[in-house]
Amino acid sequence: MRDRLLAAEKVKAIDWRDGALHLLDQRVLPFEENWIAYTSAAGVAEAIRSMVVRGAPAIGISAAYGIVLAARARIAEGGDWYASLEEDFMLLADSRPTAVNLFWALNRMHDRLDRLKENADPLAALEAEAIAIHESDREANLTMAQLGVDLIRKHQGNAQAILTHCNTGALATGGFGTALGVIRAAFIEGMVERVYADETRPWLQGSRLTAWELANEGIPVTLNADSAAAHIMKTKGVTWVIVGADRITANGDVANKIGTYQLAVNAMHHGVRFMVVAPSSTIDMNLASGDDIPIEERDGAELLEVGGKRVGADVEAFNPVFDVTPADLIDAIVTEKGIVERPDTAKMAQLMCRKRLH
Ligand SMILES: CSC[C@@H](O)[C@@H](O)C(=O)COP(=O)(O)O
Repeated sequence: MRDRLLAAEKVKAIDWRDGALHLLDQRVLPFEENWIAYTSAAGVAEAIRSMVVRGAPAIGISAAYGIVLAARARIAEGGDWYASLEEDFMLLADSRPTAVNLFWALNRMHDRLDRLKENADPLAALEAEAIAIHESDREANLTMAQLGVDLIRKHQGNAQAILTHCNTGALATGGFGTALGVIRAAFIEGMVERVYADETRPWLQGSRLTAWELANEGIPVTLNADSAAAHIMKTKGVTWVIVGADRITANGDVANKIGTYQLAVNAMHHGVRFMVVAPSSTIDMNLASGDDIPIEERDGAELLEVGGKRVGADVEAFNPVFDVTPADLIDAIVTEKGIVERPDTAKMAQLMCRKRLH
């Protein structure tokens, strides 16, 4: 299946070439395909904050390249570049709070820096580390896609209709996706009749990005308002809800795009299985439960305006952009290290002791 999956890798959002980080601007998709080149850590931090690049794994990969750009500038400045690079680590770490992949990637870059031998070429070592982070995410996507398909097969030969939320595809990762990677693979295996894509208010990752990615590949996709999800589960033969994650805690609680929690509650009510697909870089064993996850709140204007035009009354708006789904509403967490069914603290700890499967 691996070759067929690789052949399905068409879109990419992150390109490291000619000493610059090139990002496909997700703020203007699907209407414009505009690439922006970044040559500084400050530029990359702003790209993450403003969501030129988004999605937990893609944010981590971009931050890793941001450190390469920062190191190049600091070394050129001379002096104690190693100490001044700390400022760039802080800047990038401050760009968004919820997706732990950002901190995981920055820690990995920092560890690499700490392990530099005297006389080693620091820039070459950091660049190789960032590329390895990027490549390993791509590999993880492939492994998770295969595991997710096996899981669907195990429970139900056929996933007639799948419901998904936000965008978890090529635009959000270094490969072809986490949840959307499983959905793609299941489609290739002839197991998907239709994908229902929540529009994902207020930023519209579902209608602008997921629907675009799936339609480009000829995968039957129907867009729905987020509030239609329960009705769709009840009436359209949905067998699985499949979503990604921004942070998974030691007990298996999952932070993901706002609206995921209500999907899990509705899935349980309707007997629809609920699958979370995320690389192990999304798992934060330092946090005991989802109560400890910092939830990003963005500008209320994202709710009150559409395309820069005001659509809401002149009131205060509350705009948390993630929520936490408790572990006991989750049927399975699929990672590149393996699958955890009915997650709990013991099973998550066991998973994290395993080696990657590829
Ligand atoms: C593979 S992406 C998984 C999650 O990062 C995704 O579901 C999500 O919540 C993205 O949020 P975003 O605010 O668009 O960065």
